[in-house]
Formats: sequence, C-alpha cells, structure tokens
Amino acid sequence: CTRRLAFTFPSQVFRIPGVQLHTTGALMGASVEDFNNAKAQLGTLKKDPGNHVKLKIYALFKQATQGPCNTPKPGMLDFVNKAKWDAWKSLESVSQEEARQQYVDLIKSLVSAEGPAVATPPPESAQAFQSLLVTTEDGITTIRFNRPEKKNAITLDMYKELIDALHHAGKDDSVITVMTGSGDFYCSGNDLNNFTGIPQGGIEKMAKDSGELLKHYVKAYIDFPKPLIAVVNGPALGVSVTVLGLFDVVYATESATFHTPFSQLGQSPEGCSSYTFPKIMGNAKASEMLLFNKKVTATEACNLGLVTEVFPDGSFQSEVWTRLKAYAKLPPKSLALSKQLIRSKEKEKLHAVNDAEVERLIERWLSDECMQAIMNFFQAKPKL
Ligand SMILES: CCCCCC/C=C/C(=O)SCCNC(=O)CCNC(=O)[C@H](O)C(C)(C)COP(=O)(O)OP(=O)(O)OC[C@H]1O[C@@H](n2cnc3c(N)ncnc32)[C@H](O)[C@@H]1OP(=O)(O)O
Repeated sequence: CTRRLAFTFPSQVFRIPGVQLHTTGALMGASVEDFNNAKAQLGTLKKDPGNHVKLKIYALFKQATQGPCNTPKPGMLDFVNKAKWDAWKSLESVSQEEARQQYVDLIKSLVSAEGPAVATPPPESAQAFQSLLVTTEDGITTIRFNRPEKKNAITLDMYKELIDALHHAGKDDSVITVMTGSGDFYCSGNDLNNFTGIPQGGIEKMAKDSGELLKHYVKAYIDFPKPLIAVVNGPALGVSVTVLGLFDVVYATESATFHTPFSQLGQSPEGCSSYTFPKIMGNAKASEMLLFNKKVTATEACNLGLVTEVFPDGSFQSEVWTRLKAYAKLPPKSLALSKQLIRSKEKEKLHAVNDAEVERLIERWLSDECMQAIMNFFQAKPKL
C-alpha cells in the first residue's frame, strides 16, 4: 500500500515520494497514525510560508531512504525541483540514521503541534518554531537548531525562539533537555546579518536592543532548572560555544571544533565565558580561545574540560542517545535539585558577569573595528 503525502508548492503539487504508510512507516519508526495525522496537518499547515517544513520533510525522507543526493542540479528556472534539490543536498553530511530520526521527530512534532490528540502530547511541543525543531520524547526535550543551510546561525528571531523553547523545556515534564544542531554544523553563532540592516531608531538603539536580547538569552541558560546537555554534532562558533560553560554535560562528535573568533570580529566574549572559561580551563588556555581566536578540536576541548566526552563520528548519535535515554530514566526531582545545588552558588555571579559582558558588547557593536569586520565577512567571505 503506497499512499503519498501531497501538498501544494508554488502553485504546483509535489509529492513526498514513497511514504508507504505500512512498510516505510515501520522503517522510519513512526506509526501509521503519526503519518495520517501528519498528512492532515500538511494540508492545513499555516505556519509554513516558505514551505520550509514541507521541504524539510521531503529532504529528510530522501536522505533517510536514499542517502546523500547525487542527482544533477536542476536548472535555475526549475524552481520547485531546485528547492527540493537544495533541501536534500543541504543534508549531505547527515547520516541516514540521523535523517531517519529527524524525520520521525519532525513528523511527530507536526502531529502534536496542531493535530489530533496523540497518546501523551507534551503541551510544550505544541509550539511551532521557524528555526528550531523542538520535540519531547522518552523524558527528553530536544531543542535542535534548524537552519542547516546557514550552518544554524542564530537570527534575532531565533534567539527569541530559543528563549521560549528553554523556558518551556524548563517547565515541561521532561527529565533532561538536550540542545543539538541539524546538518553538518552544531551552530555558527550569531547570524552576522543581525548587524547589517539599517535599523529603525538608529544604530545605538539596535545595539541596545541586541544587548537586551542577548542578556535574556544567556539568562535562560543561567536559570535553567534541570540538566541541560549539549550534543555537539559538528563545528560550533561564537555564542554557541561560550554558553557551553553553562551546560551540565557537553558531548561532542570527534570532528566537532570550538571557535570563538571575537577579537577577529572586533567583539568581546559573552555567554559568561569571560568567567566560566578561565574557571574551567585556567586563564592561559581561556585567553588563547577568547582573545586569540584559537580554534580547538573536540579532543582538545575535552582535555580543557569544556567538553565532557568525545565520541567517534560513526557511532556518535547512537552512543550518545542511548546514554541520554538512560539518564532520562533517573528520578527527575533528584536530578533537578542536585543540578540546582551545584549551580546555585554561582548564579548571582553569573548574572553580574552577563550584565558586564553585554555592556561591553554594546560598546563593541558600535565600534569601527566591529563594523569593519562584519563588512569584511560579507564582502570577502573569509573562512575563519
Ligand atoms: C542579539 C545579538 C547577540 C550577539 C551575540 C554575540 C555573538 C557573537 C558570535 O557568535 S561571533 C561568531 C559569529 N560567527 C561567525 O563569525 C561565523 C561566520 N561564518 C563562517 O565563518 C563560515 O560561514 C563557516 C565557517 C561557519 C562555514 O563555512 P563554510 O562551511 O565554508 O560554509 P559557508 O560559509 O558557505 O556558509 C553557508 C551559508 O551560511 C552562511 N553563514 C554561515 N554562518 C553564518 C553566520 N554566522 N552569519 C551569517 N551567515 C552565515 C554563509 O554566509 C553561507 O550563506 P550563503 O549560502 O552564501 O547565502
């Protein structure tokens, strides 16, 4: 029985091939009911103006069932097939197993987002995010950066979504919360476009507003009430690295790297890293990273104490998720209260550090050094 999910896409209809409700459903690990519910959602999905969700479903399905895209690139004017090809191609480095998992997570998040009741719908995952995939399953809320085509760079809206997602995850009935990335990067840090628009209210207001947003973003990590675990699936840059000092456990795949090119960008450290990094790795090593832009490998980051454990690329996802599922079976209150005991002594200090870092950054964002560095990135696209 081969039934297909169909939806309109720029005035045409294209189909997700091969969604066989019985055989493929079992293969992909989602139930027939999930697919039926997802199908109903796809017909009415209102919050998908750019068809991002639909394209994502298409691409994940292709990647999971056929592996990396090796078909010829469609012509520029073949908009529909080009969009599909780009979406599939962007998953090149996602393993079939990971794509399968992401596909199932996405289908399930659609089902619980707006659809018919499922067995135990976590109310928090009822939110639809543009740039994140948030799911709750087996006691784990997973917040996944989901802009793989931009290496998961964090836009202003995405900071807001992340704050929301963290607040919800802190209150939902999951036992642990996991952050990870879609595609080949964990996250390339702040989206440098955040500073390129001509802001209403002037550049000073933009810097001040960005400072406020950053402060709230970092605060969401400082105050996070239950175990927070980073699953670093690839390179990490900037603010996605600095906040790692506020996580409870950081697992990294062997090929992940950690890079905080602040002085290169005319900026200064954030995410409380000016305090947590020297504390974790000592002043000398922290200075290499935070002042002199040293990019460290996963193994080096582990030796420095920033990363808890490194796993081979080939078995990263399966080893880590097996472990996380076991952690999520531990008594939730005991875990949360123990985390709070470990972190509470530091909280006041961390908030003060956050305030000071943001104040310094507001000054930096208005500096010639910073503006020049951002212009250089977009003009020359240097590889950092
Ligand atoms: C509220 C504001 C708070 C601010 C807090 C302060 C935070 C500071 C930081 O996070 S500093 C770190 C900032 N990040 C960077 O400087 C990274 C810049 N990007 C790169 O160096 C490279 O893109 C790369 C190393 C991440 C990846 O290189 P490569 O594998 O060669 O891919 P591409 O360069 O082709 O990237 C693909 C696509 O993504 C776009 N992109 C990637 N990262 C960013 C980014 N951080 N900001 C904006 N755009 C980014 C890149 O431009 C390409 O787009 P295109 O396909 O050309 O449209």
